[in-house]
Amino acid sequence: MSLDKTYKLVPGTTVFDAEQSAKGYHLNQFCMSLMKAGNRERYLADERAYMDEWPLREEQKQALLDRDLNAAMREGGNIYFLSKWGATLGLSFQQMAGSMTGMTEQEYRAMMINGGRSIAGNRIDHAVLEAAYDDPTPPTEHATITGAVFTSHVPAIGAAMDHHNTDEPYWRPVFEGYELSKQWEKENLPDVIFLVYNDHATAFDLSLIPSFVLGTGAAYPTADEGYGPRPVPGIEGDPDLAAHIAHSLIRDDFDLTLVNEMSVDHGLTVPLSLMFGDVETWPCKVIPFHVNVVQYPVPSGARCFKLGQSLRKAIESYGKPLKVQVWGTGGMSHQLQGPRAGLINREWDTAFLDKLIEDPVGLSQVPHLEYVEEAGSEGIELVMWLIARGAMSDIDGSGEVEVKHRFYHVPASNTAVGHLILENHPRAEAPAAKE
Ligand SMILES: O=C(O)c1ccc(O)c(O)c1
Repeated sequence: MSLDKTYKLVPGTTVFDAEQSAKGYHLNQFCMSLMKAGNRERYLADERAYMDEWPLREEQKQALLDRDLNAAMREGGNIYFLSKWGATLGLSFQQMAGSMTGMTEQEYRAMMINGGRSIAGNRIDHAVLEAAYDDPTPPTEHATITGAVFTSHVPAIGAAMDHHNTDEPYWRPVFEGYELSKQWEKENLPDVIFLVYNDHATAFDLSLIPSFVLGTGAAYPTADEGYGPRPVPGIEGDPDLAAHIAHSLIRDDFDLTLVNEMSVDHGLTVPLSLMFGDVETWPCKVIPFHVNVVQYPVPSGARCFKLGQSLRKAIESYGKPLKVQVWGTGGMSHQLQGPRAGLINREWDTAFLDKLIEDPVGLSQVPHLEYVEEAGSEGIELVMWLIARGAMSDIDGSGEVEVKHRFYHVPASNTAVGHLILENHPRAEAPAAKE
């Protein structure tokens, strides 16, 4: 038993966590479809035929045909989603809850009138819980963060690649700056990239403005941002690692929005193109992590840096021997709007890169106002780099960081391009004292 999932010991109770959510994803989405009157009618006319339109497992369909909510919950159903199904059948919450207890409807109702089920006899078996605490067998293997990549994600760079313009004199210096990076990626290919980026009014419009979004889904298509989707592959996620990260970060008080379905825009695809070139499929899994830097208030650099530290704990406690890179993208200085559009502050960008390497703690204290004033309104994207920096091994003192590559160029469309690769290494042993 994983010690942080001891809620599984509460008797007669299924806590709906990311694991259950992944198991019941289609079942719960099917239930949601019953919020539309037309779908309810079609379901009631032929339950089996309507369910067959959904990618449900037979066990899930059978649970509903049997009106067996316990089985539906075992199959990943959540009571609030299942209640849409119950409502379709005309069941009240009391009828649904009671149906899971082995009592008749009348017995259950009478129990509730008499004060409800007693807590006596319904607590955790504390002997089992204590045994779990006495033997917190740590995983014998775990994931490792091998390095961090920092890069701008200018859409025009993607367009230059997609239209085969990379050899033009305007673009050549930009792509030359990533030649070493592509080689480095070939030699240091991770199993998973945790890719921090911002969505640019693509997957999230103003109906929903989440500060932090963790992609817990299995796959994400390339977005159409108005020019048609880029001719690059969609990405494969890692739902299991993402669920573990969600669990760990939320327990560390980072209130994430978890997203199973979304398209990914240039903020995510351009860095992949820069680091892997033109490929049929991306060579590893990618967990997308979106940060709102579009509408204020946006997270501070300090918050992002702390999130990176927490992310390190999360990834390195995952019980599979995966190699993981954390990428921070966006920036550098740029302003896409108003009479100040085109702002480039080479001096500030250079100092940002220096501090990111040498003084990340100090850099994390820089307030929003300085980003906007010095790096332009869209330069605020740089706070995302602090997530990747916070996840490096020198921050918690477990290792050391080596700069493998640094690059800076102006311009790419309206921006300066900045790029850095840091590698994590075990801390060098202090030399033995001489006799
Ligand atoms: O310079 C540009 O063209 C440009 C456009 C959109 C972006 O999101 C961006 O970072 C840069």
